[in-house]
Amino acid sequence: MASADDLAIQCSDVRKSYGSRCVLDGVNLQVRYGSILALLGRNGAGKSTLISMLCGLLNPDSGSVRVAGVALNGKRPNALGSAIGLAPQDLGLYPQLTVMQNLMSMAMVQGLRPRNARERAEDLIDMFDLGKQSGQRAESLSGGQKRRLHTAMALVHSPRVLFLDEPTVGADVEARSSILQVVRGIADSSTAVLYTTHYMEEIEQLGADVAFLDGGSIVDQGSIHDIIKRHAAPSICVSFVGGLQPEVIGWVRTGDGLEPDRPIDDPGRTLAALLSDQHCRDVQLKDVQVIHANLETAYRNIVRSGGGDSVAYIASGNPGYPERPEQSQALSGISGKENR
Ligand SMILES: Nc1ncnc2c1ncn2[C@@H]1O[C@H](COP(=O)(O)OP(=O)(O)OP(=O)(O)O)[C@@H](O)[C@H]1O
Repeated sequence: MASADDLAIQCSDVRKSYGSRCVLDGVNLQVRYGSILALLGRNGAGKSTLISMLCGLLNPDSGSVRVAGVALNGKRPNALGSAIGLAPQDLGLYPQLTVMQNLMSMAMVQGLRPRNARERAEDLIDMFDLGKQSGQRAESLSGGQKRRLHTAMALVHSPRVLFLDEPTVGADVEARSSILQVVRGIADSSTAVLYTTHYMEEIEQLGADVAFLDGGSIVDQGSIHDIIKRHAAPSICVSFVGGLQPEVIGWVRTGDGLEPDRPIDDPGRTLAALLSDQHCRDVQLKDVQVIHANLETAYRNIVRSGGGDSVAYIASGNPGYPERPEQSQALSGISGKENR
């Protein structure tokens, strides 16, 4: 159990509505210094709204928020500015300034002296692999280079708490990997990072903890390992030529195939047992789909079961046996005025 001094972000029973639309309905969240928390949720779940609140840019209707030891209480105290860094979803660059000038001006706004600002800008240019673009105007950068510069600008003053809202949108594989490396390094140097993404593999690469925002509240939070254990079980879906669905004890009919009616440990052994069943003698195997127990499966199961159901699901301590996860990869949501 973390002590209050270890906690960079504490928010308790935070509620927010836009007009009659309730977006956050009692959010409780804690993030420790030196850790990365990936805040996940479908488009419109309220992640950016929550981040805006944690940065003091938006007032909650009720609830309490404490960031870097500062209680926000509906206002943004000056002390918060130097403690936090924010790279929102929408890019915020000065298009006419070069990469170096963007970073230096931001560093000076944050109170660094010109000499220190230059040194810090050089370090960040190095960290984000923008050396070749240092003298280039921001407006002429590629989408991924802009995203890296935008993220670097949130770091000029070495904040203790960093908010990154989809920092890898538009970044290619190398740019993404360099951003992830920097983020991991920052957390290792004891900064707390709240990170949103729609790419599950990033969370695995970061070794981040995960919190799921769904139905206006955090329906579960934990390490990747714990989340997978609680919400994802490996399974298989077996279909037969002609859409036949033999009746086999321990298997249920789903779609045009069969699935085991309980969690399985070994897909191969489970399949062999099915095929050796007397009821499968006269059918011909068409396809076997293996459903992996990974973060994406857990995400789909949590989101599909909805906020209220998820809480019951978690409280039971039983990973249960959810319906077959869909295989679609369509998780990304792109917005922002300069996104490509
Ligand atoms: N200023 C606003 N006025 C009214 N409604 C808003 C406002 N900002 C956000 N919303 C609504 O609140 C909900 C949550 O939006 P938010 O941007 O926080 O979601 P998100 O989880 O960050 O989504 P995404 O993954 O798409 O970025 C959405 O339905 C959005 O339309």
